[in-house]
Amino acid sequence: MPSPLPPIEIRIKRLPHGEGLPLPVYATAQAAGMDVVSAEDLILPPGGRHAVATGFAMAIPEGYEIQARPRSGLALKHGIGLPNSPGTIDADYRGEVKVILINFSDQPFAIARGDRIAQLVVAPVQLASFVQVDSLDDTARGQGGFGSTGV
Ligand SMILES: O=c1ccn([C@H]2C[C@H](O)[C@@H](COP(=O)(O)OP(=O)(O)OP(=O)(O)O)O2)c(=O)[nH]1
Ligand SMILES: [Mg+2]
Repeated sequence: MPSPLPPIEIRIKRLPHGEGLPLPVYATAQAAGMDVVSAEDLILPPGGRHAVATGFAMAIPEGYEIQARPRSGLALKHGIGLPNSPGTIDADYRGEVKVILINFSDQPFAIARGDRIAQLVVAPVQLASFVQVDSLDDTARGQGGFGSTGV
């Protein structure tokens, strides 16, 4: 069955320090995320975080965003995550895309230029506006939350 959502084209610009690096790419036919590589060498100390350069900028079409998400292999094997996961890349952002990494482990973690550090997921954006009211409709949940249904 063909995908109900045809791929969209996203304009991407290589920055000088990103020359020679691969563009983000889907690793398998139906991967949700495009793997993105680091444009720099660095060592993340235990507990450290860094906005890692990717060496590219983009013009995401209006009505879409890109989410930067962790790679599960790095998280599981090395405790590497994104403290702002999912990072939000807005459609009107024209600066360099950066991936904020954090080292949750107790060991330093070395990243080399060209290493895959995260994955980018393209998503549609539903815009909305708030309408202020004096009362809200009743629901079965009401004000219950934060574990109100049990653990
Ligand atoms: O992981 C990320 C998160 C953000 N950005 C860039 C693209 C995004 O459009 C912009 C702003 O991100 P966000 O809105 O999350 O950050 P902010 O702290 O609200 O900054 P701003 O005031 O610039 O919106 O920074 C990245 O490159 N990587
Ligand atoms: Mg913002």
